[in-house]
Amino acid sequence: MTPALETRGLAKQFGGLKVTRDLSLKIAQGARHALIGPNGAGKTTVINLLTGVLRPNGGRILLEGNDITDVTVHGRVLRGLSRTFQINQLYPDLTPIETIGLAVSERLGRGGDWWRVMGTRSDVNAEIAENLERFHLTDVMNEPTATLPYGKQRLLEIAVAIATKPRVLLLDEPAAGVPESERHDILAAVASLPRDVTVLLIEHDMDLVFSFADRISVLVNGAMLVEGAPDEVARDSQVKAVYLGEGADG
Ligand SMILES: Nc1ncnc2c1ncn2[C@@H]1O[C@H](COP(=O)(O)OP(=O)(O)OP(=O)(O)O)[C@@H](O)[C@H]1O
Repeated sequence: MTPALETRGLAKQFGGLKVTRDLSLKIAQGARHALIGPNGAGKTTVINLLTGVLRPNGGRILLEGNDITDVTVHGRVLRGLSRTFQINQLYPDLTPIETIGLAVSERLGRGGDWWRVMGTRSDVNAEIAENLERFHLTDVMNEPTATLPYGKQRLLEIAVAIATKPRVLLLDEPAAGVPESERHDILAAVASLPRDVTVLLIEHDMDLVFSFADRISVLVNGAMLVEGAPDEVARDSQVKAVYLGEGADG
């Protein structure tokens, strides 16, 4: 089957610093794939190359078999590749119900009059309600985003990405900065993402990685060290050496 997302010989360097080296990655349709690696391994650079924020110095990127290497960031979203962000990029004064309503309306090409869409379209309202429920936001749906607990804000970011109806979702450190008490919600939300969406997760939290992923790629110095099923990766002596070398963290 054609992979949902693929890189072929991807390369990126900043000046003389090679941060992505001949990276060939295949994310299967419907996969729960995690990309892990020690600090500075080049994970964020890979995400930026996949989304089109950065241009590679070499190699190609294919979305469901179609070459998107030269497609803009927005063009990739329209083709079904979306991401969440490490940093909150939400509207602080809007509530979750408004934020998701705006995102759904934008997908429908009606972003300009989203408040009218929300008032009149029962299908849109049903979709908003479903996403509020899925991401445990119903209880805070009328609170301004800026006042929400951090974990809820991270959940809203994922809900917004899902509202674009992606075929492939890049989840960039969804648990980063989330206090222990709210971590469970993130795990549950990530576990309940629609199965027809292919997910590539970048994450330092190994509990989340191992509870979520059916495939793990380990990046070190911009190159693929090991790729395999979670139990294979956990047993791998090279992976152990990399992680033991830098302590328990990511
Ligand atoms: N715009 C840039 N200009 C120069 N060097 C950069 C740039 N972006 C990243 N780098 C360097 O590329 C390397 C990989 O960085 P990157 O942020 O992709 O790694 P990472 O695996 O995401 O790290 P972390 O887990 O700490 O977030 C690092 O050495 C970083 O300093």
